[in-house]
Amino acid sequence: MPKTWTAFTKLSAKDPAESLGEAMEELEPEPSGVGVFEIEDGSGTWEVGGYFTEPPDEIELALLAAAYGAQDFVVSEVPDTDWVDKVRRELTPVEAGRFFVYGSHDADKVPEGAEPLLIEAAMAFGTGHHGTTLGCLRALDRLATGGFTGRNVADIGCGTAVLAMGAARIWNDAIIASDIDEVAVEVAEANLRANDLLGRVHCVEATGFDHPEIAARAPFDLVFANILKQPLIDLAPDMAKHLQPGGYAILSGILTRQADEVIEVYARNGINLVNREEIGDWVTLTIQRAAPE
Ligand SMILES: C[S@@+](CC[C@H](N)C(=O)[O-])C[C@H]1O[C@@H](n2cnc3c(N)ncnc32)[C@H](O)[C@@H]1O
Repeated sequence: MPKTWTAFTKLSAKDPAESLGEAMEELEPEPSGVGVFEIEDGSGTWEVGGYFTEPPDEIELALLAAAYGAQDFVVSEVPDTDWVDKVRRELTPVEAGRFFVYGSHDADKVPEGAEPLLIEAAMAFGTGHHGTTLGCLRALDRLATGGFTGRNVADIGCGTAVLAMGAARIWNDAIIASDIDEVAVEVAEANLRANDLLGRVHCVEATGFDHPEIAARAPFDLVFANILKQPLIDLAPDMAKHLQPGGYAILSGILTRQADEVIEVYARNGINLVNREEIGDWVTLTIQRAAPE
């Protein structure tokens, strides 16, 4: 984000204030905007200010102020207001099982042997810090440690695509990821590019499984869905249709007190609890579609 500087001064009458404002427009570097306005406190004081995209010449400003009988200009650098960039720089890496989720500013901290997931904080959920993402990554790690290999994986509600990328790092499969939010899809694609996984994970804008490319790839042997209790409950019949017998789903976005209801709804759809993990107030469920005897 470009930096901004402001330079403000005060005068006790309108005329010199307007003339000073005009004179400011001739300054080098040129201000990107100049404002002249009366301070509404009944004192008859006028304020003249300019905005600059380069540091203004303070000597020129002092000469100008003196020429128009104004107080010295107060020059300030406007604080960086790009909060995404600020958050990005302040995020610490997260270890989740074999996975190491980090921003590019921590690239030198990736431990040897860890599966690296580079996620730049942006306008999408999934930096690994939330208990739901952490729970899903740990559940994925447990399944892989237990000998499971995902050959056809879907990540529903992918956010940053952190879960899809986790699966892509450990298995040599093609993965489909989806999100209801087009901004999340853009962020996911940027992350996939940064991790060199764009050819392995395909991301589409969709609600639940409702997309022709998802339908064409079903049935899946692993589905992630970290999308809150009610959408998960609504998704249960479709999950049963899109999971192959014996296939797993890793669900999160469920508060501890909501877990039993979600488990019950999925069990009614033939998908049964294998493991649950609580992190803070959040629960992650690993469930499995019953295989025929
Ligand atoms: C809690 S975030 C999870 C992001 C990431 N998967 C993670 O685990 O960190 C939920 C994401 O699901 C998306 N979402 C919510 N409901 C959805 C639905 N019914 N279908 C697809 N995406 C959905 C949201 O836009 C959001 O990006």
